[in-house]
Amino acid sequence: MEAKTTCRWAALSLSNIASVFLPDLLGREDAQYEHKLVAVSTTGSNERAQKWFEDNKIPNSQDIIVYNSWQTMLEQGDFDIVYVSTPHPLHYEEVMKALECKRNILVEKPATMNAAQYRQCTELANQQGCVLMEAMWTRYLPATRYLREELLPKIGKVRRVYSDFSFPIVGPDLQDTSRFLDKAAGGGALLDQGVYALTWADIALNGVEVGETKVAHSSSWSVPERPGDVDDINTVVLTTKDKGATAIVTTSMTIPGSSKPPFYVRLGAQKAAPSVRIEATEASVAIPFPPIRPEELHVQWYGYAHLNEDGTEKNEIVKKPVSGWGIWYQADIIAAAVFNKQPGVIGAQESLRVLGWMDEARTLAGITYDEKLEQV
Ligand SMILES: NC(=O)C1=CN([C@@H]2O[C@H](COP(=O)(O)OP(=O)(O)OC[C@H]3O[C@@H](n4cnc5c(N)ncnc54)[C@H](OP(=O)(O)O)[C@@H]3O)[C@@H](O)[C@H]2O)C=CC1
Ligand SMILES: O=C1OC[C@@H](O)[C@H](O)[C@H]1O
Repeated sequence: MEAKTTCRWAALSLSNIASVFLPDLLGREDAQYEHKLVAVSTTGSNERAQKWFEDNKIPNSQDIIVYNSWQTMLEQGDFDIVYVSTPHPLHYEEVMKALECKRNILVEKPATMNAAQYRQCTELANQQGCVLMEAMWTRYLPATRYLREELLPKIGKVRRVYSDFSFPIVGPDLQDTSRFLDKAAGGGALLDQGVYALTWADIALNGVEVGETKVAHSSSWSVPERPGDVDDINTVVLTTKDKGATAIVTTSMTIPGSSKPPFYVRLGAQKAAPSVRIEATEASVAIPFPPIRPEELHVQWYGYAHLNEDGTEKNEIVKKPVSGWGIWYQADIIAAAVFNKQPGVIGAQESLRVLGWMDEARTLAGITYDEKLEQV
């Protein structure tokens, strides 16, 4: 068997999500590349970094270089891709600096605070010949790829989509200081969860052919009885006029939506109500909770040809299991672009569409952040 190419990663912060992504990725046998962590930067001490390696069972941790300055890591480090996993208001400055240093970048979702910032990043990535990708991992999972490549082309015209991503993360255990409730850290459900729910709407509306999708309505209620005044229950209606299609997109950090309590049980819930429902002219497709990590597509074909003998409708369940947590699939995709020398921005138009809708939705619903976080 041919030896795998090694892809050397740097992590810009030891955040919560880095504690999910890196253990899911490193040493993964079914990955196309041999992914290794070779550098990290952290605002914490070296001792904290060592404990983090231990707690997260990071292989070869003795060889990982720990930087106390992310700028120095970007300027001097020896690695193939940097993973930017800080809170979203920091992404723009960090990605721009990484691009100035001619780095390839996987940046957590949402890629930036607004579309204008990401547009700048995409332009600089193209000028510098780098690979840039938003870590919208859900797009690259087997069920999502099957939906886009096999199912959407067969179900006729998509006319209506319901897309929800809600879970009550703002529960009694969540401290007021959490990033979810902190505007300075980009807190709020639209940027955190809405980015996924809008991504599903985008896949459904524009997965086969890109139409002209606009935000027709957006309204928002803030998280009650907590400081921060961050957005919670959001309702965004998208319309794609040239296709006569509509998507109703919702989020919440306080009500369960389509999920089941408690949070982690819900993430593994098998029988929760659908989070996403795509209604097309020949069939509908439902995606159970959690929509960030689909493993099943429930397809209901319309018409007499698809009825059971007793006249009831046939439901087809397409199972597409995810290996590990699944956040690692995107890493093989960016690594392939890097090693096959295909610079550019992976998913640029998709990311920019969703960021643009979030901008419009925020304007209509009056969701604001300090202008310093939004600067280009
Ligand atoms: N793909 C997915 O499934 C998920 C993605 N995310 C995304 O990842 C990003 C990070 O989220 P999460 O891991 O929950 O964040 P955390 O609050 O856990 O992590 C923030 C980390 O960023 C570093 N940091 C550096 N400078 C600052 C600063 N000025 N303020 C705050 N933190 C700083 C710190 O790392 P250090 O201590 O090492 O310096 C800190 O621990 C967000 O954009 C979020 O949307 C989040 C959850 C899931
Ligand atoms: O990206 C995410 O996915 C999982 C959620 O727990 C989290 O809020 C969000 O940031």
